[in-house]
Amino acid sequence: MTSPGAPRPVTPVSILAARLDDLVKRAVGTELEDEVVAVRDLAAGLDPYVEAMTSPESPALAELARATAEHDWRDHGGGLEQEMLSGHVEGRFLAVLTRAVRARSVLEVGMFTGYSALALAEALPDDGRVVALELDADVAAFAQRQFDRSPAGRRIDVRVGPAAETLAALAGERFDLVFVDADKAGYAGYLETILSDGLLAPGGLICVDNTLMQGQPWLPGEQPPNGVAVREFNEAVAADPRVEQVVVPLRDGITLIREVS
Ligand SMILES: C[S@@+](CC[C@H](N)C(=O)[O-])C[C@H]1O[C@@H](n2cnc3c(N)ncnc32)[C@H](O)[C@@H]1O
Repeated sequence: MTSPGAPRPVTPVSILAARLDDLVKRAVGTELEDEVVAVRDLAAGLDPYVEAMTSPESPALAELARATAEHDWRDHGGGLEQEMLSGHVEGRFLAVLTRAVRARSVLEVGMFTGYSALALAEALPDDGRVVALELDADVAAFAQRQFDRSPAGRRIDVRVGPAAETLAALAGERFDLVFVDADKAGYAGYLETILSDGLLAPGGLICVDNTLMQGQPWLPGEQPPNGVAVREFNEAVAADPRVEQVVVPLRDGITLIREVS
């Protein structure tokens, strides 16, 4: 088996840094070299600096990230890749929000290998719970093996199936924090179900991942289907009088949404 290799850039800033790095190579020996190097350093230094200044991840999360990076997802065939994992800074961001809203019950839509589910679970009180929805049974089993090795893993209740169906089955339950991170074409429907089925507890917070989608929502020209889906989702949220929202340019973008009464 060949190595799964290093992750490719999948956020606006890391894509910008990689493209500026290419420009630096072309600018060597020209009058633009110093300026292009300075601009590249500004972009390339951001993520490492944010990581270094953010509280470290737990040993269990570091192990989960390592196992995900070492696995060869090309064998899987389900369109999964290691770049789907949210990671250290976003995990800590979700954990801080979970504590700030004093969440006891959390819902995740789109779990992958379980990094964000475990980060959320670690931030809950002992009797708290995360209900984590995942379509793919194999990756759900991968995540469950990681949860079984971690003290906070027992707070996670994994439900396998298409999120539209598993969400509908949750009607009547209430969550203090919801993290949406599944198929982008499904985002609008998931938000509608969460709001109209009353899945969000009063004062609760919805966090939606990848709302900057590698810059595709604002770039000109024809964009891939995920970019179009996210652009349409962002515009629908911006026009929805039921909610107040802010797009946080962290990693690939995370929108925080609360219901206004
Ligand atoms: C970006 S990954 C989630 C990453 C994860 N939240 C983390 O932080 O590591 C998206 C996941 O959503 C799952 N997914 C895609 N479509 C889905 C659907 N219709 N229902 C439930 N899960 C879905 C994929 O199988 C994948 O594991």
